[in-house]
Amino acid sequence: MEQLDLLVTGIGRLVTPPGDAPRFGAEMNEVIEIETAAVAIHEGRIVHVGTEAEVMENLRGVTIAETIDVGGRLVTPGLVDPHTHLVHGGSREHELALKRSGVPYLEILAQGGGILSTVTATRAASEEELYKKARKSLNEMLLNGVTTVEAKSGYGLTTTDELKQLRVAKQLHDTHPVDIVSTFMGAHAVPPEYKGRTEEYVDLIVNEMLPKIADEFLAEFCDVFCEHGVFTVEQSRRILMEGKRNGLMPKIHADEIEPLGGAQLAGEIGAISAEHLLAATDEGLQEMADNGVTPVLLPGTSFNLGLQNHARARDMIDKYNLPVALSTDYNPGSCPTESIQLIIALASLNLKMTPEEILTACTINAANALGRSTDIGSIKVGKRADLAIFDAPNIKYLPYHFGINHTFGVIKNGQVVVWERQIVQEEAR
Ligand SMILES: N=CN[C@@H](CCC(=O)O)C(=O)O
Ligand SMILES: [Zn+2]
Repeated sequence: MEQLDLLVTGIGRLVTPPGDAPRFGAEMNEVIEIETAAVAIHEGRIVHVGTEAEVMENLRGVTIAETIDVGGRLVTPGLVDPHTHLVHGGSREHELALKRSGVPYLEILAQGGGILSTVTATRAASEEELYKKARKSLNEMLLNGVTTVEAKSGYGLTTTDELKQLRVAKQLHDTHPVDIVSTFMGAHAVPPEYKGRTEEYVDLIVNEMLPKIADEFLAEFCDVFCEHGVFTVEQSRRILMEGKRNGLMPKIHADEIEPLGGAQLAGEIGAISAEHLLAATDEGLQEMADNGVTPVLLPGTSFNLGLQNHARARDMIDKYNLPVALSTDYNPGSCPTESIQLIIALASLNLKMTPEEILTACTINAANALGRSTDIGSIKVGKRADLAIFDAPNIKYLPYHFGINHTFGVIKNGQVVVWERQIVQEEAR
């Protein structure tokens, strides 16, 4: 190698999970830490990583186009947010008083509010309006150190409006530095015009929406809200199996409020991930472990819904040897926050995860929930050069000093996109 695009030096501490495979159970606690580190980047990929001395030795005689010094700060892989409802219209602050007075989440939905109120706002919004609103949220995520985001549809619930949401996600992917991974979630709620006719709505998803979305390559994954009063286990199975037939890998909102058996279904059909899982049973977790399903935990949602129970992260890690991932679940109802750093604090407080486990859950295991652990989620030669730079001495500091944004900079695909807490490059490269 004679030329190098970018050398990142002055890294006080570099912390990353090793390798390019998900980390199971106790492995989640094992991370690589390098003091006084450097990372060499060429054509968007990592070409050297190690101590500054090692990297400089490897670069002897190489022409370096640009060097940046991160001033002794902490560097981790760019964070991955694998479960969001990024693209939607409107907001639901009008439901706050109802929620605080104790009306349950599913009750608000059954009364035609909740998700269905966002469906009305999303249907009324133009692609341009949805794009502008989602882009603002995506900027917040980037400023939190996030470099890849999953985005679900599910607030359109007609073929046209589901396609509209997914097209906006694609446009964001094409124009914003953060990579977007799309999931079709037509089975997020039963739309008002199908009230009492859920089976007919499932027919519409299976016969019309799925083939169109697959035809236009608008989503990689298919997701279902498998919950009492929304979609049954049987309906979820049918939709996810049809999704699979159309080339969309299954994901599932499983056992969030009631133990319906969503975790078991995830194992049975070979879902890539199952999300929420607050009410998952031992049998369900065992099925997931036996079938390689990644649990994606969303502690911001239980926090915001004021629930007393939380997902059993400790059991998942210690007893079931699962590769736990974390996410914001950013959405206008159950979790209106883009802040993965708030999630990091809540995972420590309520899920009792260690800082090392949390980092693994927000990087390589989150990448694994999106089928991307060989490309992103760790700082390793050959991988995409996605790095987060934090104003913190070590990873313990991130959940410890809560409620503020620690990000100083972000490197995405080898480009400096955030510096001194400001977005300095707004376009995708
Ligand atoms: N639980 C279902 N779906 C979302 C919430 C969507 C909404 O309330 O708008 C979730 O993952 O929490
Ligand atoms: Zn969700």
